[in-house]
Amino acid sequence: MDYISTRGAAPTLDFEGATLAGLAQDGGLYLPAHWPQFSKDEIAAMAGLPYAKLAARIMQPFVGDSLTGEELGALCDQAYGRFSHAAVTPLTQFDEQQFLLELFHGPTLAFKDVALQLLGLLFEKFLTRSHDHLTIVGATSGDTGSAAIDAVAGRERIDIFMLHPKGRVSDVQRRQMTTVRAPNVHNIAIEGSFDDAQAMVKRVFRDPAMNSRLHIGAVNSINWARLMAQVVYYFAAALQLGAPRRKIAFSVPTGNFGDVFAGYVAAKMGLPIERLIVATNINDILHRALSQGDYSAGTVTATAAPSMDIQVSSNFERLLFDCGGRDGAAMAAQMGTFEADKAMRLTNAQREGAAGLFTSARADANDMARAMRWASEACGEIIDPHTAIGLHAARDSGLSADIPVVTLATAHPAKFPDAVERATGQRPHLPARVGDLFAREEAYTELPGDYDAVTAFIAERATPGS
Ligand SMILES: Cc1ncc(COP(=O)(O)O)c(C=O)c1O
Ligand SMILES: N[C@@H](CCOP(=O)(O)O)C(=O)O
Repeated sequence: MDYISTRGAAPTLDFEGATLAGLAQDGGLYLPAHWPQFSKDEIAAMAGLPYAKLAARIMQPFVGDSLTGEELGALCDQAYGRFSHAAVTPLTQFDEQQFLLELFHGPTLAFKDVALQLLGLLFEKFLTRSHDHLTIVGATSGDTGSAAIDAVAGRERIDIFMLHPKGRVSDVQRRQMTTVRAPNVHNIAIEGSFDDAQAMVKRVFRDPAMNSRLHIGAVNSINWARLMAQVVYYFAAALQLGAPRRKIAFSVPTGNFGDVFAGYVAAKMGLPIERLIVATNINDILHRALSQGDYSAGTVTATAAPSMDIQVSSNFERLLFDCGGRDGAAMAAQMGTFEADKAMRLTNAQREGAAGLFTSARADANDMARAMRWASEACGEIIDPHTAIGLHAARDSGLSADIPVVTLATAHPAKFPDAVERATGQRPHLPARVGDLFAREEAYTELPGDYDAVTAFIAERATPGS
């Protein structure tokens, strides 16, 4: 499979190249040159496959010649063998229409594990082959950081520098990153928001000084391999609910648009998806973009769903590129406008293309708390604040009663015990597998939100690569 950049001016790469590149040299994001298709019969034949086998089946066309079928199968077995639930991403039922897809059974209790456990193994395989060393520079609003660190800690050919916005992640999220002791792990708390951290990361990829000596890599969802692995659980859930005979809707708590874009990819591959509901908190740039065509970044407001406190949503570019006719030059110009003005309008083609599959909804603190209470009181389920935003949108969607609506449960409630307790009166407890998180010592460096300070810190500590 060939991978092309959304901005049209970077070299075409194969899967291995795109995985190791992260962001494209022209500032764009890599996407497959075409969407692989599965027929209804092929999808029907996937029913009942164990998760790791399903994953290998769905990802093989994206991986192409970069791995043999056996190699990919072995990596999937290894990655998904670390999950605490045999189904990997089990589905539970709320009522006749509403379902919950539990994506938090991985080592760090968030959906990021589904892709990052695999990505860590892919990096190791490709870097060993090429005798290279990767310097990962990432940004997190809480969950990507811990999942990425867990996936690469102690790996010889990788250093990881993870930026989080100081004071804006939950205590559990921070500790899951900062208590990991491995010589290749570097946590940095920066002044500012997640958007500031993410902007720095993207700048690093385009900085000749950083790239002349280091091979910079990405664990954020700018890396295509992240999204590819997330496509699988849309198939897994839909197959259990009767696909391909029956259409399914998904409600996705959204920040960087990675998770819900994976749903779009599943639909492009042939999975019958009735609707993808983009659920945001009050940081609602995506809701405004999809409902009014207005993609303008306001200031980020801290909420009880901190992982979605995002106003510049990286993967939206992938959707706009695909819906807008895959015109790299036009996309580069449009994103140039956004980067200069922090605002842009969607074109009619982009709006119409998105409207075919997506709707959006915004939840405030009350909506979120109400959804947590409903799940607890009516269904006996404790859900986290991010999932609650998705559930609020799912219950409010107005979809006809014969369409099952699956809310993606993106994090374990114990990652956000205070918000859950405030809403439901119940304090969720951390599963035993995260161990003595609050007894361990933390280590991180605080830096100002200053690009030069951050890159100097990285350059001093990173191992050169090619
Ligand atoms: C718990 C949780 N829910 C939802 C999201 C939003 O996902 P995405 O950024 O892929 O839209 C995130 C962060 O990405 C998260 O950590
Ligand atoms: N919510 C995310 C933000 C980074 O998103 P990513 O999916 O692009 O890695 C987080 O938890 O860090």
